[in-house]
Amino acid sequence: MMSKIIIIVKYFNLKSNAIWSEKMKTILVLHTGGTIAMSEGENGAIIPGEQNPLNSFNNPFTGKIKLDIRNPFNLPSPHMRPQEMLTLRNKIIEAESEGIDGVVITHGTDTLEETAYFLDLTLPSEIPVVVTGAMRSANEIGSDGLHNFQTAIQTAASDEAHGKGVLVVMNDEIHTARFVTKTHTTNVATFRTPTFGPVGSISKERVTFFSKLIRQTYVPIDHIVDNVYLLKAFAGMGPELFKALVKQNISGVVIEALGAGNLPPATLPGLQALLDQNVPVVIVSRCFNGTAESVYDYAGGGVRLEQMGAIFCHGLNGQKARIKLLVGLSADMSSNDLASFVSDAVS
Ligand SMILES: NC(=O)C[C@H](N)C(=O)O
Repeated sequence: MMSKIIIIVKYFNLKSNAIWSEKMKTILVLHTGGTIAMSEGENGAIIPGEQNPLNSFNNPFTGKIKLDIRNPFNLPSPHMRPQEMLTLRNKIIEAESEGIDGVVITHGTDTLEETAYFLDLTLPSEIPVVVTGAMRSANEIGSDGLHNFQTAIQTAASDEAHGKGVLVVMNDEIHTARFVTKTHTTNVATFRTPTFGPVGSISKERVTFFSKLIRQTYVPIDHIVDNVYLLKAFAGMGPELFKALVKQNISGVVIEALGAGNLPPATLPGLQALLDQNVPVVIVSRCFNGTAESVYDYAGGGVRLEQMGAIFCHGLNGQKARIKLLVGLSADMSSNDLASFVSDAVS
């Protein structure tokens, strides 16, 4: 595992840069599908088409930003798999060696945070990589697609976006891939960063950053181990789902546990059966804010789960913890390395 160290959390002076940098920049655009590439049909349903409406976007930054536009996929994001995420990673690395200055990925919003975080963990790049999407399709009133696309390009071309890891730009806000999450089914202000908030914003004239991540980890991978599962705990949960997983020969599981990281006691025989098979079991919280920690010492409490061998992942939501576990497994980490990689909140 390699680490790139990124420093300082809060800026005392806001760092912003005008849209126009002195140098003409080339931005690689990877369209992958999602609502941003869809249109409303006659019956009101939103449907993907043969042609991506974004391909008729007239570059408003001609002479300042050159766009290298490619269409690797046209997938609704529920169809996106880690395999496609790896393909995107490889395309970015290849394009970087050809000299691009930044990347914009357009993506469906349902799994956008997972692709963004996968790329954040696996790209060695210091160049800006910005993921965006839309909540309203191309021909709907108030469609946000072109605006998000344009502001994502501005951000990717901004000097300040350099070295910040993968960013998500939606609704004039800049978020880190690591902590952003989709919070609303339809609202254009759906992407939020619980606990910490966005790291920057975009206005007509400027891209402004007011914080950045402390540390960034880069894990090179060349294949995907994706039989990694995600379970959500609930009041009265029993061992059945855990026991069903024991039979599946899985590589890992993340559990969205209750509160600070506790499980109903009836789950414990199932949890033990997974641990007995040396399956890495990662605990996060199903709470929207805060971090999972081993606090309680009662049957099913976090202290006991940790004693049994469960790994606490501090600060990620379930879907991000799953991506992190999957990346660690795909990098063939030893079980000790995997445990510290997954549990470390800031990398
Ligand atoms: N707003 C969207 O993009 C949602 C869509 N279902 C997708 O993720 O592809």
